[in-house]
Amino acid sequence: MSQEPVETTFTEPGADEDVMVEVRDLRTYYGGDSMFGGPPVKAVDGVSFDIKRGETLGLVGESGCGKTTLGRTLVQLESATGGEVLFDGTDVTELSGKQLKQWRRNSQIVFQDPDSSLNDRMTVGEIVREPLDVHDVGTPRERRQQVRELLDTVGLQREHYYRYPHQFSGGQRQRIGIARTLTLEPDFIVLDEPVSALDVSVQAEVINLLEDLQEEFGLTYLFIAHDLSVVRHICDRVAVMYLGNIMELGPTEELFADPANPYTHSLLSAIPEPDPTSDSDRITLYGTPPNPRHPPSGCPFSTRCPVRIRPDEFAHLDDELWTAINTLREVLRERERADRTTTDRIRELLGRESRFGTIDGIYEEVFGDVTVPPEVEEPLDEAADHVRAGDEASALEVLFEAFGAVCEAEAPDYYTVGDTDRESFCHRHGDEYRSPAEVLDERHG
Ligand SMILES: Nc1ncnc2c1ncn2[C@@H]1O[C@H](COP(=O)(O)OP(=O)(O)OP(=O)(O)O)[C@@H](O)[C@H]1O
Repeated sequence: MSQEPVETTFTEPGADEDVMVEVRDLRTYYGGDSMFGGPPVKAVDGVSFDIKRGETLGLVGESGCGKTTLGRTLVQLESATGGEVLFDGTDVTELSGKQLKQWRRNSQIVFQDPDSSLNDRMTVGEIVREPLDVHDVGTPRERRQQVRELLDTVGLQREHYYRYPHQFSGGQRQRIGIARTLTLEPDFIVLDEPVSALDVSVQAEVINLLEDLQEEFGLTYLFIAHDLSVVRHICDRVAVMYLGNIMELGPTEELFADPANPYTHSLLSAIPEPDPTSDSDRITLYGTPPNPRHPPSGCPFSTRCPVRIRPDEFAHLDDELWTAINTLREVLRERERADRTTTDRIRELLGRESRFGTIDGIYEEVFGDVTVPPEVEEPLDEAADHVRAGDEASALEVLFEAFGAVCEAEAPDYYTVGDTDRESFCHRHGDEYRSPAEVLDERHG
């Protein structure tokens, strides 16, 4: 396993014929341009990867990590804030007007919810034909003929042309959505959770249809999903996303069988274990993902990572105590983020407890059952004084100075891991540290 950071010296745009889409340092931020709006939501925060011609690239990650935004930016339904999206060498983020309209024919999106993505006042024929009308393709007669053939292709009947979407089941409605995306004969399709809203019994049928269509028309897919078993079944490679970043990307089987990144480990660990005799512990993540308006300054996963690197002097600290320190920091981050309500302020002024609780109460909850050595107690006491003065930011600064390390100070590099060209975004792949898998094995069995 190479432990050298990957130099992101990508090939010349369009130089590799196997590559269809080249994404370079792509950012999509929401808001943040008004004077009072606060910082922007960094939904996609600097991602780089390629999509190969004819492959299915999976995109997985917890709700809100930026999957949909990334998919929508690739097909230009969302404008990039920075970076490039090169389709066969052309940066489509720069297109506008006629050129953009022309290019849109090549790239389509299938939405998660067939119920809300189909206009119930249009017939199935009209819905599927609309893109042909917009792009003025062929004569009306040719269009109708093409739509009837498409209905056939997606497993519906030609007679369905004059029916309305509400007359169909969820699976059939998704077939209508798929037929519509195929009308302009695209090369690339973003499938945004295409089966999540469907009954389990029809999910497999729609997945099979998507696979057949890919083969028949040579399609390239970005497959967004939260159901990892579907991803494992359908995708050639998988990108794992967290807080607007790609944490790991590589061939599906290898990534599932031997995850490299701590976040991938955590995500896979949440899948119920098929072997009930297995004694490996689930990995429990601290807290919730950070607010994408205020992402951590180092590694995006650093606030929750189960194998975050510790400062040398605390390397041998009892795990329970280390967890308690992390919990406290998470609680203080939440407190800092949450705005005190007027009622809270009044209660505080009157000397009563606010909904935040007193810092002594929190310390009792968090550290009540663990032994705290003096070198840990000192920064904890200093932090508590800041909190008593209503200054969580300074308390967090003290705790960062004492317990923070490289993970929180710097963004990691991408490292090549495994036997294929898999990449993982984690400091622990550096030679000077123990690997994520080794540390996880020790702690979780
Ligand atoms: N139009 C918008 N305006 C402002 N913020 C947005 C907008 N769309 C998404 N966001 C925010 O951007 C972040 C990423 O959202 P996105 O929908 O891309 O994530 P996701 O991974 O697809 O989530 P899910 O799995 O729930 O669909 C979230 O914090 C979300 O609240």
